[in-house]
Amino acid sequence: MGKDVIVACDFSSKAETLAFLDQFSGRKPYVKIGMELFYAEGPSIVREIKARGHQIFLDLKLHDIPNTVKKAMAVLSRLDVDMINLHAAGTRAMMEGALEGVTRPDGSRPLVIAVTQLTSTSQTRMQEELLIPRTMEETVMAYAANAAQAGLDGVVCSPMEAGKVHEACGRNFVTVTPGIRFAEGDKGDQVRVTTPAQAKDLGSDYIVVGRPITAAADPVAAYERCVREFTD
Ligand SMILES: O=c1ccn([C@@H]2O[C@H](COP(=O)(O)O)[C@@H](O)[C@H]2O)c(=O)[nH]1
Repeated sequence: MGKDVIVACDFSSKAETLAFLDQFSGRKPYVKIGMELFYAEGPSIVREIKARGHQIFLDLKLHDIPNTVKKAMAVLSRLDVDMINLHAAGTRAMMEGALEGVTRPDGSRPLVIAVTQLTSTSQTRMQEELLIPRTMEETVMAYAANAAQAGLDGVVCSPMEAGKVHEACGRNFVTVTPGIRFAEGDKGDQVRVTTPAQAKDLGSDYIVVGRPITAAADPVAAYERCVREFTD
């Protein structure tokens, strides 16, 4: 599994996004397109960034009845993305539907991964507000096991859980881990946080990094620092 840094392009316009990516002159970071940018610009932004040579993780976190997710995934599969996701809090039937929907007639498909528990959620809030009475680790492992049984390729979790996910679901089951901050960085709304170097040591396959790069005075230097800490 190739280790990589995925840059969360959480911008609300195409102009802002392309101006941001232009700073990388020649380098083509793996890009995450989430709700903000997709809702603002629609599918054309995916095509445009792909045409510029970036790999794309389309982070729309689908969660609905199996038929709706399957049909939505079938539409999204026409976009040539490399990774796509949905919520693992749905049933296995929903995840199986997603997989069926996203598989193109020639059998090809992007990596399909499921969000376990958001990295902005603490164990206390999960237990007290979401009424999930288990530990964070047990919950993430249960969702990861469901995703694996449904045939998905991996999960979104925090780096803190990546090692256990690999132990339970296999080394090739992909762990995509947001909640990344530099040692001196501000956590913001994230709770289950590590540095890029800790994520590497804990076994993450991909780290997803937004504000530590996009809001940095020098985004390219911040990206390069992430790559260095995570892959060296
Ligand atoms: O559990 C999750 C799932 C997705 N995300 C997304 O990752 C980025 C993180 O951005 P930062 O600015 O580095 O906090 C963002 O797009 C989230 O939607 C996540 O953080 N946690």
